[in-house]
Amino acid sequence: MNYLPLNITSETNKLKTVILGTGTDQGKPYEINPVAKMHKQQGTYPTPEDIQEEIAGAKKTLEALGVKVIQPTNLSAKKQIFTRDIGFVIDNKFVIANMKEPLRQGEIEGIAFVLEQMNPDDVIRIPEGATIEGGDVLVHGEHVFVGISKRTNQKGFDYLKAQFPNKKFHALELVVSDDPAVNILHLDCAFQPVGSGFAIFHEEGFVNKPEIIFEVFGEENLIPVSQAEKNQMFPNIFSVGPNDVLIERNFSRLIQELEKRGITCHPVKYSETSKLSGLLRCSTLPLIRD
Ligand SMILES: NC(=O)NCCC[C@H](N)C(=O)O
Repeated sequence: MNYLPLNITSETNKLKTVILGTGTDQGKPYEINPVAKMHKQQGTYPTPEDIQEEIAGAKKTLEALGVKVIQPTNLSAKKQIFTRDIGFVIDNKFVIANMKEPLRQGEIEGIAFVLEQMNPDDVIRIPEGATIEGGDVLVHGEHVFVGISKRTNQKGFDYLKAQFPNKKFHALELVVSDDPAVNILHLDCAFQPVGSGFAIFHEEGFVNKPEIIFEVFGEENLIPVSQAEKNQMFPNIFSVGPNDVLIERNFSRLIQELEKRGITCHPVKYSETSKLSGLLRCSTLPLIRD
């Protein structure tokens, strides 16, 4: 059997194959994070149709850039938009997340047909008691940054670290709050490497100054984003290559900052989906990059 040649060693190498979320048959609105809760209470919760249209736009843009796009099979009354969190690839291993949020457990079944195409020796399962979600895991060459959040605990970090003895793991504690303005749901809502050696960064989202980010990237290569920009989810764009990103079309300042650094921005509409507290990185689970 020809197994899927899983390969992820960075956030930015040229993307070959990705699992993009799907917005069909979402079930009831949920309140599982402060931002979604706020929109539900305010009556501004996004409609399934708007989400489906935004995902379709992202899919079209990814395919136009030569990326193979896989989507989960539909599960009855389940949100399957944010595939990032259900599992993730480090090097040639697929890690099945152990999701803390009960409403999201079970989403993995939608990609069972993809798991079947993997070498079973390359699939890692997280044991009971250890929780980790893919939005908290970022791979950057020899470094793996892991957010310690409401969803990812120290046991999850320790277990993951033990599976990859050749990587340098960094645990970064995130600000957890019921206030949607300050809460950081996952690490990729506050930080993401982009281009060759840059990173989008919301420093206030970390409980302690994340010295390792300054060390690895250099302060001059960090693109700071404000709290208001964090709330629009600036750090959660998605790289299709070192010189190409998918980005929400209204992120004008970030588009300027990235283009100044030689990165081409491919705008998509994603503002309705973002009301659930996830943007383009959250909606994508890369399987193969160069
Ligand atoms: N990586 C991410 O930040 N994913 C976004 C997940 C949003 C989803 N509504 C959740 O609360 O789990």
